[in-house]
Amino acid sequence: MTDAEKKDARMSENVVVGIDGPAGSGKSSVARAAARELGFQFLDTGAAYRSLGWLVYDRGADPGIREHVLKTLEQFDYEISLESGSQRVLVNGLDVTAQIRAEHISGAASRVAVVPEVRTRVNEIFRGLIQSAEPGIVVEGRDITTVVAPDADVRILLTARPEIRAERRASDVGEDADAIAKRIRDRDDRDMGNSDFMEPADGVHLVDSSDLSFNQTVQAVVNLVHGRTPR
Ligand SMILES: Nc1ncnc2c1ncn2[C@@H]1O[C@H](COP(=O)(O)OP(=O)(O)O)[C@@H](O)[C@H]1O
Ligand SMILES: Nc1ccn([C@@H]2O[C@H](COP(=O)(O)OP(=O)(O)O)[C@@H](O)[C@H]2O)c(=O)n1
Repeated sequence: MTDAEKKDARMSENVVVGIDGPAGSGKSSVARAAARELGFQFLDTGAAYRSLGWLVYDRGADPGIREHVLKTLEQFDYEISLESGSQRVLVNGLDVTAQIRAEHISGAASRVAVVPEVRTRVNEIFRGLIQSAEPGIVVEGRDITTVVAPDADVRILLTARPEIRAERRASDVGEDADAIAKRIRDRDDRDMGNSDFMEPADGVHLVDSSDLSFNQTVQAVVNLVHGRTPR
């Protein structure tokens, strides 16, 4: 096969768009809106870590204790819908879509996320979902461009300055930006031990949303997908 033929073959396959970035950079809202505009499906990978963190608490266990997390992982049956509207999340058949968004679940999520067995298990789930998505999928998280789908057709790192991320999150949850900024910093530090989502890996496009409106950020992503280059 010539290079041009290989490129054509890839273009006819389902399109995979990976977006990584730190907390509050706009990954989930931008990825969801871009997916809708592109007519693609959407996968928020953080929802799986949040769901496991939620289940650990539900069992009265501690997300900071590896044995508790591993025990809970054995009893973790996870389902997520891929439509770009509101993603329905089921844990052991129970709808936890709203519960996993609570602020205290963010910390639990990033504690269970340091356990390698957890990452291996959820990555298998993500790869299965990505394979089944048609005609394309936008996947967002921390390690999509580097670990989950390093072969994605378009790979993007979405960033924003720390104070802007804290302000955005504060206005979403109605809390003081300083308190949120500290929690985001702690979480980003812990999460950076798993994968680097502050610097774009080779071939990853950097989109800094600090000085862009929400719609401009979505458009930047959509434009990268329309002008996609071969992997
Ligand atoms: N230019 C922008 N780009 C991305 N998000 C923005 C922008 N301006 C405001 N926002 C808002 O910031 C918030 C980002 O939250 P979210 O998408 O949950 O981020 P993340 O998934 O990275 O934690 C959303 O409420 C979004 O509407
Ligand atoms: N691909 C991913 C996605 C999330 N996570 C973990 O899950 C937590 C919650 O992810 P999220 O994307 O819902 O968090 P926000 O950035 O939206 O606050 C993160 O703080 C990470 O610890 C991860 O380790 N890898």
